[in-house]
Amino acid sequence: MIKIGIIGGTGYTGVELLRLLAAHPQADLRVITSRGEAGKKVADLFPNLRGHVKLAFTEPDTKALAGCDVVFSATPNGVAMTHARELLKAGVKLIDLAADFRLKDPALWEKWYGVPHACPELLEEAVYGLPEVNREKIREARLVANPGCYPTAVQLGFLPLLENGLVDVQHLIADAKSGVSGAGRKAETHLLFSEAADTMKAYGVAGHRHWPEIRQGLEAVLGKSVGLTFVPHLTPMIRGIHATLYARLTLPGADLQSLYEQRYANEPFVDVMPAGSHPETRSVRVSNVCRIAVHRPQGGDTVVVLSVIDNLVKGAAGQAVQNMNILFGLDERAGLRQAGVLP
Ligand SMILES: NC(=O)C1=CN([C@@H]2O[C@H](COP(=O)(O)OP(=O)(O)OC[C@H]3O[C@@H](n4cnc5c(N)ncnc54)[C@H](OP(=O)(O)O)[C@@H]3O)[C@@H](O)[C@H]2O)C=CC1
Ligand SMILES: CC(=O)N[C@@H](CCC(=O)OP(=O)(O)O)C(=O)O
Repeated sequence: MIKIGIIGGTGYTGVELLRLLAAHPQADLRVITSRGEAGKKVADLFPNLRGHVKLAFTEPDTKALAGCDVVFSATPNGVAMTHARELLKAGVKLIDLAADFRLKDPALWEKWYGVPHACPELLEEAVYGLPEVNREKIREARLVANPGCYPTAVQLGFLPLLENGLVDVQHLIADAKSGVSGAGRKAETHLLFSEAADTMKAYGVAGHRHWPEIRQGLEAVLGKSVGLTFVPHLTPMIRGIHATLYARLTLPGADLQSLYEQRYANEPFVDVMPAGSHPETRSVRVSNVCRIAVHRPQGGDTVVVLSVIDNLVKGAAGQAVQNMNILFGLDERAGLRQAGVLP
């Protein structure tokens, strides 16, 4: 059994980790932290976990966490980098769900996250936890930087086109919509029901912190710089990301459908739908699947890729559990076999 600690057990991704790990055959949940709810039983705060999780929240304490095999940090950006050194020194593997170890360049981190990096020496070692690209590196890692939700949907959608040199990489467009849980459980006015329901808006058009993350990921695969326009939107859903991706084909003769099918044929969590399909976010709700469809409207030279995930599962906690499975040599699907929930 794998001894597990979670820092930030009261946030949406923390609760989602608890839900998934409570049903995981090899998971032994040992420590779940909260600064605000220490002493309270997890199931008293989250009744969905009654009968599944017996633990109580404790204050974040490196000593208790150091006895775990793996710690998930489901904390706001900028927290994991303050405890990473100590946990790694204690021999614990660390999976950070935040952005602290995603960007390789500390100057880029400081530019987009507004604070200097607390342990830049770990950035090189950290492995970007997108299994469909980095599975072999994840196997050997001590520190996994779990990707952001938008970057997961966008990169998985674009990858086959870039890997095969089929598109003009200077003019990629990602138009993405997220449910409100993507912003976490914090209380903010723009996330109130009467502010976020029955309306839709773009945000961060001038620059969103996932833009450098997506570019870094695509550039690592391509080996050269890409031009990307990324526009996120807040939509009145609880869970889900829908990314509509556009690129100009430079090799119009390619059979895109079979290319996508072949690229993801052995991936347990990427489902390429039949030609002409329109994947829905609800088809992946609570599941770890990224569902993709590829289109070429009117047979023209623009390719449109539709990519959907559940932001809390493949976009966060599910992908983190997938990474844990890879780190410990388990079946990658362990604890992650749920189908989406319809209706
Ligand atoms: N929501 C989503 O869809 C996604 C989120 N992420 C990332 O995952 C991380 C967690 O997100 P989410 O669950 O939504 O966030 P929430 O705001 O819902 O939860 C944050 C959690 O962190 C704890 N926390 C806050 N500050 C500290 C601190 N200084 N030390 C220890 N614990 C702290 C909080 O508990 P307490 O205050 O009680 O200690 C709380 O449990 C974020 O970095 C987010 O960007 C990534 C992909 C998708
Ligand atoms: C709807 C919404 O607000 N979404 C969040 C992204 C959530 C996420 O993946 O954030 P991290 O990169 O910090 O892990 C946002 O746009 O900031």
